[in-house]
Amino acid sequence: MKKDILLLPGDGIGPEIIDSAVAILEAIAKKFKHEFTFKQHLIGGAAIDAASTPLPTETIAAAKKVDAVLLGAVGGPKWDQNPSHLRPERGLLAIRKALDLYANLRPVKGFEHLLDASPLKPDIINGSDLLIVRELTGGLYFGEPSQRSKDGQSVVDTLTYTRYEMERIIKKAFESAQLRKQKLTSVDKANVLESSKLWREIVDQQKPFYPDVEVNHMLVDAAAMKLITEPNSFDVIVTENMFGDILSDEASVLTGSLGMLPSASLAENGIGLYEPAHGSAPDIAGQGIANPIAMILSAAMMLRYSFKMDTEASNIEQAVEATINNGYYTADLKVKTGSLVTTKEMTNNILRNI
Ligand SMILES: NC(=O)c1ccc[n+]([C@@H]2O[C@H](COP(=O)([O-])OP(=O)(O)OC[C@H]3O[C@@H](n4cnc5c(N)ncnc54)[C@H](O)[C@@H]3O)[C@@H](O)[C@H]2O)c1
Ligand SMILES: CC(C)[C@H](C(=O)O)[C@@H](O)C(=O)O
Ligand SMILES: [Mg+2]
Repeated sequence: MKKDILLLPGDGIGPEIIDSAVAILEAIAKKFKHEFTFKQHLIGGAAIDAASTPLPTETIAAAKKVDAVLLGAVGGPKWDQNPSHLRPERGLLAIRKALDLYANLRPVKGFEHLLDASPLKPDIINGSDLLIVRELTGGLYFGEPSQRSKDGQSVVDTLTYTRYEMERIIKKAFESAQLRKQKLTSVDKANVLESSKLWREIVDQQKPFYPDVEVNHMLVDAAAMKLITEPNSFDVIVTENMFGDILSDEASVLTGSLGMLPSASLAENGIGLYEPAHGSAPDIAGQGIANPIAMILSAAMMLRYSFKMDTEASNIEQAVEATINNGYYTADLKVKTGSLVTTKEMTNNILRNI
C-alpha cells in the first residue's frame, strides 16, 4: 500500500525520536512491500523560530492532505517566557483543534522485563494493561475566557463542554472497552463540578447501548490513588482533557518510564495524529539518549488505526518487546541489569527484531 505520512518533529528530543520512528517504518515498508512517503513540516518552538507562529498554515494544510501525522514533541525553556500565543504548546493544541482530534487513546502496558524499572512493587504492577481514553479538544484547555484581569489581581480559566463533545468520547470509550476486557471506568469530579455531573449522566445514558460492558464511576482523586495501588483493576478509563493528561503521566510509572507511553489522537473523519504521551524532555535533548519506544509504539498505532495494518503494527510491538527482553534499556529506565543503550542503539536493536 502507498501511504503519505507527515512528520512534525517539533522540539527537544522530538527530532531524535522521529528519526527512530522513520527508520522502523522504512523497515516495515521494505518487509511488507509498502510505499511510505514522508513529508516534514514545522510545529512548536521550531516553527516560532522560523515562522513566528507555533502552527504555520502550511503545516495544517499538509496535515489535511496526508494519510496520517507523526508528531515528536513541542516546547522547551527557550520559549517558556514567550507570550501565550507564541508558546510552542499552543501549536500542539491548535493542531488538535484544527483537525478535531477529540479522542486521545493512551495504552499503558507494562513489560515483564521492566518490572524493576518502576518504583512501584512488582507484584502490584505485574500484568498492568489499561487504556486511557482522554477527551482532547475541550475542557479547560480551550474554554474562553482564559485571562488575567487588567489589574493582574485575578485570573479566569473556563471549563466548557457540549453534550455532543462528551457523548462522542464516551461512546469511543465504550467501543474501546468492547474490544478489550469489557470494563469501563469513567473518571470525573462529580462531587464538585457541574461538567462532571453532565458527564456522569451521559455515561449512564449510554450504558444500555453497551450491555456487555461493565461500567463504574470513580472520582479523579481516588482514581489517581487506585491507578498505582490497584492498576490491574482497570481496563479502559475515560475522562476529560485535563484529568486524562495528569492520569496518563501518572500511569506511565507502571511501565517504568514516561518514555514508554504512545498515543493516538483521532478525529471522527478518520484523521489520526500519533504522538508519544511525553514532552520534549529538554533536560536530555541533544544527547542522543532519549527513549524512542513511545514514539515507535505511536508509529505502530498509526499502522493499526490509520492504515489498518494490524500485522505490521504487531510486528513492531513484538520487536520492541523482544528488544526489551534481550535486556536493552535507555537511561530513563532504572533497571538493575542489562545493557544501557543510546537512542540509535535501541532503534537498531528493534530494527534487528523487525
Ligand atoms: N506532546 C508534547 O509535545 C508535550 C507533552 C508534554 C510536555 N510537553 C512540553 O515539553 C516540555 C518539557 O516538559 P516536562 O519536562 O514537564 O515533561 P517531559 O515529558 O518532556 O519530561 C518529563 C521527564 O521525563 C523524561 N522523559 C520524557 N520523555 C522521555 C523519553 N522519551 N526518554 C527519556 N526520558 C524522557 C524527561 O527527561 C524528564 O525528566 C514543556 O515545554 C512541556 O510543555 C510537550
Ligand atoms: C504540552 C501539553 C499541552 C500536552 C497536554 O497537556 O495535552 C501534553 O502534556 C500531553 O500530554 O500531550
Ligand atoms: Mg501531558
